[in-house]
Amino acid sequence: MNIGIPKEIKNNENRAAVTPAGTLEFVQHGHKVLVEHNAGLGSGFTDEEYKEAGAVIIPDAKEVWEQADMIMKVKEPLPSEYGYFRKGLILFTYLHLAAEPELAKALVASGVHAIAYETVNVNGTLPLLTPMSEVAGRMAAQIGAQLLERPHGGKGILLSGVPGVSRGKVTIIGGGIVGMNAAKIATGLGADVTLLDLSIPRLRQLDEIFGNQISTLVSAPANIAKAVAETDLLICAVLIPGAKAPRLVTENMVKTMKPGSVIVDVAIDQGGVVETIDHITTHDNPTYVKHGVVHYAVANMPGAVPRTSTLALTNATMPFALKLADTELQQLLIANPAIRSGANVLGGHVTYEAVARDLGYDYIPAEKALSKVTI
Ligand SMILES: NC(=O)C1=CN([C@@H]2O[C@H](COP(=O)(O)OP(=O)(O)OC[C@H]3O[C@@H](n4cnc5c(N)ncnc54)[C@H](O)[C@@H]3O)[C@@H](O)[C@H]2O)C=CC1
Ligand SMILES: CC(=O)C(=O)O
Repeated sequence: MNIGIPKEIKNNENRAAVTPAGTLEFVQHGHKVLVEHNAGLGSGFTDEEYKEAGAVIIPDAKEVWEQADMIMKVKEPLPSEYGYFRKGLILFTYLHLAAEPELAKALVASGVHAIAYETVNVNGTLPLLTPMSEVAGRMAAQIGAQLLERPHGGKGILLSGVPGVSRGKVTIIGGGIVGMNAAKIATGLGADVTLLDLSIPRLRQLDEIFGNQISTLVSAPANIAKAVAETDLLICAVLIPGAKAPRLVTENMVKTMKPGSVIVDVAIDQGGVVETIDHITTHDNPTYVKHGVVHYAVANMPGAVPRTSTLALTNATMPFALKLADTELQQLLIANPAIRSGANVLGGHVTYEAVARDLGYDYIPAEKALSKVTI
């Protein structure tokens, strides 16, 4: 199979979908890897390194897309890439379709088989989301701490406090991978951390992990409202896999926050948890102020630490990518429930229930779509 690796084009997206080491694995499995010129440079991988691993370097994106049987990316295709979609092409990348209706429309219309990293499910875990959630969770606390500094628009709070002055308050909504990693860094910085989740078993686990370093609360509207009003830094990390994020933090709640408080809505890639977040921000222009509160809503946070992120992401994606490359797709979708759960659009059918529900498509289970699709 021909595997295409285009250069990422999202703002400050410096990750690459495959490393030279991954290229070598594909080549050893008998595949041809087409890497767009400088696709790895942002992550510190040169064309020479890819060539040494056996890749063919292609000067432009169009040719990569046209020659590939499977395109591997990091972020969702942008509108300038929709023109490259064609029937039968396999696309393996983050998609976040519930928050990307135009992309969903283009995929359905084109007959691309789109497998989303973020919904690949292995025994209730999301192994292709986890590494980037670890990165983004850790970054969220780090970035929030910086934004609380006065020159960045914050209220001028040092999260650790100092002897004689109280610590800053951090509230984290959603205690999964992002939430837990944010808590790890925030407690490390010495903040006073409260974490809310809907799942009481998950809160028990977090209580076991962090002990008295954090307070836990069940995620009910009254608890959210009280915690938001009192916090210096709010980190949002809720996920219902595949679905649009629930808007748990209302505009009225944001109005109760003190001026110079900070919101980092990590769940922005699924549409965001905070009502006052009305657009996705970029690494170039990451924040805006509304009701006196600094809002941060960058949807590709790990793109800013691409060396760490590319290595962590490809550690997780390569075993699945090799299966996609080695096995005929229809056969693989039948045999492999993890890949099947990643299937969001197959041959013009939306095959992930939460995506279909949120975007108003008929939901066709992948098993059924398979019989309707000529792959
Ligand atoms: N902006 C960015 O660059 C990045 C964003 N993300 C996003 O961060 C979000 C969180 O990801 P993960 O931590 O990996 O997900 P996860 O599945 O590990 O955790 C989500 C948590 O949310 C909880 N939850 C669900 N409904 C809730 C509610 N109503 N109130 C409180 N908690 C609730 C779940 O019980 C679970 O513990 C996702 O949208 C993910 O795509 C991840 C990486 C990078
Ligand atoms: C998960 C995601 O949105 C990212 O890594 O950019």
